[in-house]
Amino acid sequence: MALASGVRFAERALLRPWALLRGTTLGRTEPAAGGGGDGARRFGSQRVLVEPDAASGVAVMKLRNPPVNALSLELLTELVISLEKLENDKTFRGVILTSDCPRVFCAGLDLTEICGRNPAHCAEYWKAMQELWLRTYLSSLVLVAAINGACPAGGCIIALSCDCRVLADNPKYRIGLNETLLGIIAPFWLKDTYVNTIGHRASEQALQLGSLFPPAEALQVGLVDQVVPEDQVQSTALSEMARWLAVPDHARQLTKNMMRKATADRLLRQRDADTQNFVSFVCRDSIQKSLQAYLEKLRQRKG
Ligand SMILES: CCCC/C=C/CC(=O)SCCNC(=O)CCNC(=O)[C@H](O)C(C)(C)COP(=O)(O)OP(=O)(O)OC[C@H]1O[C@@H](n2cnc3c(N)ncnc32)[C@H](O)[C@@H]1OP(=O)(O)O
Repeated sequence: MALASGVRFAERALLRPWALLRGTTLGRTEPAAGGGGDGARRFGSQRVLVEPDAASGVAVMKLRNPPVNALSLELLTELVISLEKLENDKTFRGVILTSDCPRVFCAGLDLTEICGRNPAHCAEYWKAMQELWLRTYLSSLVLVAAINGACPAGGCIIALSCDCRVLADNPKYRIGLNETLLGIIAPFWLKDTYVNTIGHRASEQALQLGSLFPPAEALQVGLVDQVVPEDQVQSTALSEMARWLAVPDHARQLTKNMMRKATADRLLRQRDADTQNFVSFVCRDSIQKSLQAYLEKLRQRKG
């Protein structure tokens, strides 16, 4: 069944001039351990490991940008390309997004991409971030986030762009948008994604306070759909996937588009202005100082 013209329009509208980037090694295919046929072949790139299961139509996509899966320009690019590859392959109907790095799902923006960088680099980086959000938010595939580690800021946004979230029950695995604690402000489309998930009042509080919710609170506020013991995250994500895949694709996709299109269109209409705002904001001396101080604090926290 063809997708609605709205879905096609939104997908076509996504620009990706930055797609061929330095340092990416895309499109490698290798046999999975013990695997043989096509359904058991892994593919992916240096920072994104894709384990496809053709029989079920589900692929597991693992972020592997150690130590904390910070969203470097390369990781953003490789994520978009891996997702696009699966979307273009009719074998696949769903993706489970998870982390290959212990204890961290994703640390959010790679702060080294916006600290001490020139405006052109910050602009390129922000466009890549917008692109990943648009791709995940509007994906025709079912996306389930299997959150097996800490999930702050940009990590939380990736999870919220999925259709469903399963979080491991570990008090260290907190999730939320903590931008204000870094002295920065979530752009409107991060805010919209938050509001669409947990409502206006809860977002108003959580965004201003920069709240990072431990699992039980994340479940209560509606940031995640299930909290389960760590060793059950993957199996629970698969069960959730089965529930979503039981629905005919065309009906689910059109409904998803109906729910999400207005939010995505808002960014599509003002992508350049959003990029300019981001660049002029992060390049301010005062913001650079805050970001440097935050990075320094992270580095000193160690050991
Ligand atoms: C202007 C509008 C912009 C709005 C959008 C903002 C969205 C964002 O995503 S802002 C980024 C916010 N992210 C965070 O606040 C997370 C910071 N990191 C952490 O809290 C912790 O690292 C962790 C809970 C994710 C993991 O803790 P763990 O103890 O396992 O690891 P660490 O020892 O803290 O870190 C190891 C290593 O990684 C560096 N690092 C951590 N996070 C980032 C990051 N976001 N960008 C770049 N680098 C990061 C950390 O400094 C350590 O580096 P060294 O090994 O060199 O010391």
